Amino acid sequence: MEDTILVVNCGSSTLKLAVFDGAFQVRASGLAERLHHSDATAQLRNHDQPVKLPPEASHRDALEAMIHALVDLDILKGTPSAVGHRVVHGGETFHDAVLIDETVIEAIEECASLAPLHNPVNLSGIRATRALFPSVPHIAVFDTAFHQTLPRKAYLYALPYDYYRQWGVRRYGFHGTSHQFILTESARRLGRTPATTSVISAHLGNGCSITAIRDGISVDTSMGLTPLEGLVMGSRSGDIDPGLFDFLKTKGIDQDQLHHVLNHESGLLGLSGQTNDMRTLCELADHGHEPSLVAVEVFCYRLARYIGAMMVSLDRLDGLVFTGGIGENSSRVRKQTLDHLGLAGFSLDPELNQDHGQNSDGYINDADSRFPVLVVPTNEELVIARESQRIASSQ
Ligand SMILES: Nc1ncnc2c1ncn2[C@@H]1O[C@H](COP(=O)(O)OP(=O)(O)O)[C@@H](O)[C@H]1O
Ligand SMILES: CC(=O)OP(=O)(O)O
Ligand SMILES: [Mg+2]
Repeated sequence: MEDTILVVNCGSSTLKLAVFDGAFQVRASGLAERLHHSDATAQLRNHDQPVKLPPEASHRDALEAMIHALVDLDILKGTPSAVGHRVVHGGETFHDAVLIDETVIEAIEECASLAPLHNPVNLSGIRATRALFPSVPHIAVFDTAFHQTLPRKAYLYALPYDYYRQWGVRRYGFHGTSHQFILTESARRLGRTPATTSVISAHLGNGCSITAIRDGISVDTSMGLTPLEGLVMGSRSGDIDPGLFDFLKTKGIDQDQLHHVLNHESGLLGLSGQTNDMRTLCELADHGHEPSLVAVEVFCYRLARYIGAMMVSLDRLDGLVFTGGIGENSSRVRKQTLDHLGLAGFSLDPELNQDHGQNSDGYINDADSRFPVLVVPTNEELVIARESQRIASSQ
């Protein structure tokens, strides 16, 4: 049988699939969106015809339909040799990727209270794919694993220590597969080895996080116990004052409502009152829409503050790297952010920035910049595929 690795990334209403061959080349990828809604859709990349889904399709419906389409197109021949799953929260239980069995599933379920928006859907993807391919190894690759190296001073909250000891209340960090990919790829571009590379990696997608990597290991990151802390995101608030809880109680907003607001109605969406989509916001801002302008302003200012904060954890900076849909595509966000950081010595070349570094191996800084600044497209699926192969072949 030909080696193929299937990678499954289940988000709250999306499902991303990728098929890699034995040489880790992408053979196909696909995206299902608005799952559990009446207008659910699924599409394979480079194929015009959408994959047909039942109305209000579940993750399982979408998985089955997309896999059938891949088989029909002869992209997936028989069963894959391994299936890699993105799992967002591994708590303190998982320091590395792991072969999935019933015990692992139970442990991922236990971590679900720490990531209620992510782990339950990750598990539904695992269950659906295991039912389709029961005889192949399934591997869980955790967002939190790369951050297991955080030092105590970075992961502890200044809360009663017993909260950490008894319940594991600490900062875990997420987007680890992306930050790990950025480390490897930026090391290559900087002509260094990953183990001797110190970078700040800014992953700016729908969820946003920034990580300080010192000589190849994560030493600080902006997300915390859950993926709600830190930067301004598409619809998540990032950092807030916990005093807000008491204040909003006096306004009749209870905990469930606040949870919903902080996760789904805040961030770029909340500030602009329009959309969580940065591209649209930049267009609106260009047309003078004040709330969109404000949303972009707050996003960039918070990001700049965090870039400054991440420098505290490093003794040398080999590069600042932008990635994720916003980081890779928005020259405006990169410029507006680094405009706050002149004192730290960052300076962009306007043309290279406009080109997203596409003709300069990712580099977008000018000759005066104290540090290299790069744009590097991330590839979480590739890291999951490689990790899955590593674990499957070690069994
Ligand atoms: N050309 C662009 N300019 C500004 N923002 C962009 C551009 N292209 C994509 N984005 C933004 O990237 C974000 C999605 O990032 P992505 O990494 O694809 O998300 P996810 O975290 O769901 O994988 C959206 O806010 C989108 O508007
Ligand atoms: C952890 C997290 O925020 O993931 P995503 O960006 O996929 O929402
Ligand atoms: Mg992404």
